[in-house]
Amino acid sequence: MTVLDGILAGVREDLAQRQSEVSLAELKARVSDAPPPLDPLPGFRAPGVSIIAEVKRKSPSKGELAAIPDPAALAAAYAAGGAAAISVLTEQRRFGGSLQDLAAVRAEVDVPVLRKDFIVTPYQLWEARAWGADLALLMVVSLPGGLLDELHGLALELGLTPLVETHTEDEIARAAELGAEVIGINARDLTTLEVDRAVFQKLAPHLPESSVRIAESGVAGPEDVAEYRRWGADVVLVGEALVRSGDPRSSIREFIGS
Ligand SMILES: O=P(O)(O)OC[C@@H](O)[C@@H](O)c1c[nH]c2ccccc12
Repeated sequence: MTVLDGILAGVREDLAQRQSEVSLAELKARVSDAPPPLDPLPGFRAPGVSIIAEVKRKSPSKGELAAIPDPAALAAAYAAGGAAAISVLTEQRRFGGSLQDLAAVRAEVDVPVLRKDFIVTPYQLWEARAWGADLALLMVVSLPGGLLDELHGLALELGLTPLVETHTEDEIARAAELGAEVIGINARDLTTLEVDRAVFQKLAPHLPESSVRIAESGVAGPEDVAEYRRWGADVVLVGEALVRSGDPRSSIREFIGS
């Protein structure tokens, strides 16, 4: 069993619990009252590098990263620093996140918000929309067969922007077949948790010309952002370095100016 298999088993148990508490019909009713999602594409396509700043308490590779008692305040600092979007980890067991964090961030900031989770069912996309997300992460590695297509289509129907995450050339080919507009390359292999930023350098040339190119993971400082930029990233997604920074607002400014 890989690390990812273990994470997904926990995700499915937690999902079953939530589904027993809130029906899909109830979620759909909430969505019909919710305002339309924001479009992150103008921010992602703006000149220079754009940053997605992540609210991340812990991770399977590093354990506890930061306490984050007030995720909305952290997100406000990210937005003040110029983040193009905020990513909120909502997975509970390994990352210490929740849908409450997503809602708190949504209520605080005007920039687009990404639900970062292991999304494997339509129900989770309805949840994302009901709790105020504008984007939803779809990881190719955990969506075999037609499931990727189905969830990508549903996300678009719900007005969410799908961020399709890849880690291999085959996964990029699957993302391209879908016509995905926003494609991430995760430098972290989720089956082993090893980070190698050069994976982005190697794979970026295979991304479709028209897609928004997102480099995910492994940024320690501005020089790493600059390197991803040289390798063709439009957007860089940063978690750990920002939650550990004493001054996330200045850190983002530095990343953008790098
Ligand atoms: O903390 P880092 O190394 O800056 O990484 C952030 C982000 O890329 C990482 O949290 C991530 C990328 N893809 C994921 C999928 C699920 C959970 C987490 C992730």
